[in-house]
Amino acid sequence: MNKLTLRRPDDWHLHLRDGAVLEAVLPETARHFGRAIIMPNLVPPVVTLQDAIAYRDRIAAAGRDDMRFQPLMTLYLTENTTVEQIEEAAASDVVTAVKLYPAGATTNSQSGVRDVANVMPQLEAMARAGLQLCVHGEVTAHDVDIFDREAVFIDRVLEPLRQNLPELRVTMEHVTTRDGVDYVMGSSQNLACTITTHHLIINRNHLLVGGIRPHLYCLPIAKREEHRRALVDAAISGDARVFLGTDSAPHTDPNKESACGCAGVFSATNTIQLLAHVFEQEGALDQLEAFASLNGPAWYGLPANEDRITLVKGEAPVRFPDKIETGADGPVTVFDPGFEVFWDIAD
Ligand SMILES: NC(=O)N[C@@H](CC(=O)O)C(=O)O
Ligand SMILES: [Zn+2]
Ligand SMILES: [Zn+2]
Repeated sequence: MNKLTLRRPDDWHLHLRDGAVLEAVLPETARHFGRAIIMPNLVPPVVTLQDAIAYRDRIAAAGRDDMRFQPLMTLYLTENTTVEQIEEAAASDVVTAVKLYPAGATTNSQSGVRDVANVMPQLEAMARAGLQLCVHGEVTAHDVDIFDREAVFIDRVLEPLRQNLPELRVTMEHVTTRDGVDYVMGSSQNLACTITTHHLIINRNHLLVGGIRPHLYCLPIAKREEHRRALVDAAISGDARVFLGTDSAPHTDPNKESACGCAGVFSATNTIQLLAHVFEQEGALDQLEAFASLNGPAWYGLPANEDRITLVKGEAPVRFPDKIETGADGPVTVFDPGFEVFWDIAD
């Protein structure tokens, strides 16, 4: 097969940032995707409905007038978020989900939640109102190894929360382990997960063998090959609880190529082409539409996009830009999968 038409995909986990970086990276997503869940980890974070409306308007202003891309907004859950703020957001048609960052777990998570017990009234209000929770699923305890933080989060935080509040719909974002996939696949209700493009492609050797590669450093950190394998199996399974969230997370080169580099992989530019490559390698191109275009909207109670994109496999490798320029702060490096890709999107 060298041609494939699918419903236009959506991205259920995306960082667009603000200002010059927003302007630079927005076209990279808007070119291929219909909608995306926009992460709220700005500084200061997107906490209230008013913050979300203002951010949505800045995204619209940064896009071209003919931009059809639709940002789906989220709120950043803090221990100071009130039940009234949750109810106000749930009643609006602006906010699609609320995001839980364990405090200190990842980029701009200082305002996050130290203990889920401190936000139970807010989570109960979400369950009542049918507002979904998106979770960065890693513990932050210093005695837990960075490679174990996702699995420990399931045991210590996620499973107890779901026992307490089974009505809450939870998306475990950017799962990186067999433990995460097994946990989602083994659940009976109200739990789904997203998987990133890069976690389907790299394991921890890619990050660390032969020199440290800061542009492959993200959180949760890439794990052993056996975990990558479990992610691929889940992505190509067609299971309705598993869908694409790229976690495309731009940081400028000076902030990545540093003695203490930021976490985040920027993959908006080449995600769809790379996914076609990965799914073809697995003999599973027929499952790409479920993963990228159908399962996500179904989980969020939205219709799939009406329009379609066509992927074409050519003879020559596709040339992607190495970097996206953002102006004064320096460029953002595009995810390099380490192999050639022959699938591209026909306009
Ligand atoms: N994934 C990352 O490594 N970084 C994300 C934050 C996140 O999604 O955890 C970012 O905002 O840069
Ligand atoms: Zn995260
Ligand atoms: Zn993210």
